Amino acid sequence: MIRIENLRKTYRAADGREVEALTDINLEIGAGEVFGIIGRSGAGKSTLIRTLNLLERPSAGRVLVDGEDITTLDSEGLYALRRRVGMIFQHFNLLNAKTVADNIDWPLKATGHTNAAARAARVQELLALVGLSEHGHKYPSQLSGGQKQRVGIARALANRPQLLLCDEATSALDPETTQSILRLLLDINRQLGLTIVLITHEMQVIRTICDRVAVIDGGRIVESGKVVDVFLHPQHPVTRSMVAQSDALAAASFDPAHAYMSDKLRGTLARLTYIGDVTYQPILSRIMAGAKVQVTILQGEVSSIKDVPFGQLLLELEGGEDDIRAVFAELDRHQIHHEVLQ
Ligand SMILES: Nc1ncnc2c1ncn2[C@@H]1O[C@H](COP(=O)(O)OP(=O)(O)OP(=O)(O)O)[C@@H](O)[C@H]1O
Repeated sequence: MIRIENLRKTYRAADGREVEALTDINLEIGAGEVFGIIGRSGAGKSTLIRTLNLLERPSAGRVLVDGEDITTLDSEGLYALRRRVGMIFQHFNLLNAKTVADNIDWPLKATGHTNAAARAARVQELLALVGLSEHGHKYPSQLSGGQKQRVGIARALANRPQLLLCDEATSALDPETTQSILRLLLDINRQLGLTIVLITHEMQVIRTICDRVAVIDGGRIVESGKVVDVFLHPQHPVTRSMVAQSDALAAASFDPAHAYMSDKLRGTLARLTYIGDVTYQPILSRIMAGAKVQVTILQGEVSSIKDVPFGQLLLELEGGEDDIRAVFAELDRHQIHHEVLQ
C-alpha cells in the first residue's frame, strides 16, 4: 500500500540554518495494517506522517501509495490523493461555527457532492459509525474531547478513504477516552479494511492497536517490526527506554539491582518470555517437576499485545550449571525465550 524510499526532509530554520528532520527513511506499510510510528518529542514523527499526504513535501526520496509516486503528482493528482487519504489530529481541527453534522458534510461538499439528500444520508451513516447519532445538531463546544475526536474520525472517513493518518489522535484525551477512541479505530480498521498509520509518543497506544511499529529517533528509523517483537525484545536504547516507561510492561524493565539486592541473589537470574498459546500452558511446572533446579518467582505478568497473549517471568534458578542449562534447553524446545540477566 505505502512504500517510503530514501526519504529525506530538511527545513530551513529562522536563522537560515538547515535542520535535517528526516534522514534516509525506508518503510513499507501493507494494505489493511495498523502501523504505528513512535518517538520522543522532536524525533520527526509529524514530519514523517505529513509526507504521506504531502502536507509536507520531502526534500528527497519517494513516497509510493499503491505504486504511484505521490511526490510527482500535479494539483489534480494531489486533489484525488487527499480524497483517498483521511487524517485526524490531536486537537481535532473542527470548524467551531458549524454543527457536528455540517463538519462531517463539509468534505463531501468540498469534493463536489451536490446531492444534498445523499450527503445527509451519508452524514447520518457516519454519525452512527462513530456512535454520535444523537449529536448531529450540536456544536463542537458542546462536546467532550472524545466526542470531538469521533467527529474528526467521521469527517476523515466521509469520502471513503483507503488510508487514515492519525497525528497524535489521543494525546489530548484521558486514558479511558483514549481506549474508547482506539477501540473505534480498530473497529473501523476491521470493518472497512482501512489502512491506518498513526504517530504517538505512547507505547500503550502502539500496544493496543498496532500490528507493526517503527521507532524513530533523531529523524531516523532505529528499529521496526511486529509490535510483539519490538515490545518484548527491544533492541535500541530508545525503544528500551520507551518500553520501560510503559507501566504494563514493568516486568520487562525490572532492575535486579533495585528490586532484589544483588548480594542476596544465590542463583541465576533469568527472564522468560512466552508469546501466544504457550502463555496459558503449564509448561514451566512440567519442566521444573523433572529438573534438579530450585526456582523462585521474583516477578511475573500475563497480558496481551493487541490480540496476542504474552507472559513474562523473572526467575531465580538454583542448581548445578548443567541442570540449569538443561532447563533452558527445555524452555527453548517449547519456544519460551529466556534471557540470563545475572
Ligand atoms: N517548519 C519547521 N521549520 C524548521 N524546523 C522544523 C519545522 N518543523 C519541524 N522542525 C524540526 O524538525 C524536527 C522534527 O520535528 P517534528 O515536529 O516532525 O517532530 P515530532 O516527533 O513530531 O515532535 P513532537 O512530538 O514534539 O510533535 C525537530 O527538530 C523540529 O524542530
